[in-house]
Amino acid sequence: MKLVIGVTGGIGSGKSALTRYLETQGITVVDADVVARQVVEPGTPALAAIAGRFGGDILQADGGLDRAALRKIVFANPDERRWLEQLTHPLIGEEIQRQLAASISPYTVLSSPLLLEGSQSLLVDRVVVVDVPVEVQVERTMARDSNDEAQVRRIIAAQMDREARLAKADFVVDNSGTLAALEQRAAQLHTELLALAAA
Ligand SMILES: CC(C)(COP(=O)(O)OP(=O)(O)OC[C@H]1O[C@@H](n2cnc3c(N)ncnc32)[C@H](O)[C@@H]1O)[C@@H](O)C(=O)NCCC(=O)NCCS
Ligand SMILES: Nc1ncnc2c1ncn2[C@@H]1O[C@H](COP(=O)(O)OP(=O)(O)OP(=O)(O)O)[C@@H](O)[C@H]1O
Repeated sequence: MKLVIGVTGGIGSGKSALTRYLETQGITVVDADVVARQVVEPGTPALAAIAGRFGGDILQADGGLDRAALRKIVFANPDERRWLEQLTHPLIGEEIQRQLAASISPYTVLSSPLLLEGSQSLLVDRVVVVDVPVEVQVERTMARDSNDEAQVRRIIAAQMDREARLAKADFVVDNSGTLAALEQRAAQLHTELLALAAA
């Protein structure tokens, strides 16, 4: 049977940095954030529903979703966030399952910031948590995106807290050091996961 490894961690923890390395080793990575974009591409019923709720201003000139505008709304308003999640999460779940089923690598990774919050956890055999202190999450996310500090902290507040996430981990990847240290740890993890897949 196909081994599916969940990779999770809060915003800016380093999931993509870890999974990029695993991809270089030939592992198929299904990324929930990428899938979340696919289900609201122009022409989809989900994008039409979003425009119906928030008005045409939520669309950019090219018809695509203005993600920064929607981000501001949903992380300032939990009811709107839940509305968006109820619309998109079932679609995201279906597309994730389709992509997992198509994978032929020795094991397959599902990378998701919300792996442990809902039903996505049912799709994985083991859980890898990429862990950094909250202050590092804030610092790295601000350096990467055009989010101010308060916005990043609101997003973190909408996610599972660090201790609860760590309590559900089968493997922990500490990413508080350098990218070189992360790569070393990633190589070790990959060896362990290949052994698990072969067992
Ligand atoms: C609000 C949206 C439009 C903002 O888009 P934007 O391009 O700015 O961010 P992106 O999608 O790349 O997400 C960045 C990070 O924000 C965090 N995040 C996104 N959605 C959520 C959420 N519903 N709850 C908590 N954190 C979230 C994650 O850490 C994610 O990695 C977008 O995040 C979205 O559609 N969210 C709802 C779908 C969802 O829950 N996606 C998460 C993966 S299933
Ligand atoms: N060990 C590290 N040292 C320095 N910078 C790092 C390290 N790991 C990751 N980063 C940087 O921190 C930022 C966040 O990392 P990454 O995008 O991998 O996180 P993520 O968990 O995928 O985030 P998100 O949930 O927002 O998608 C990126 O700009 C990345 O290059």
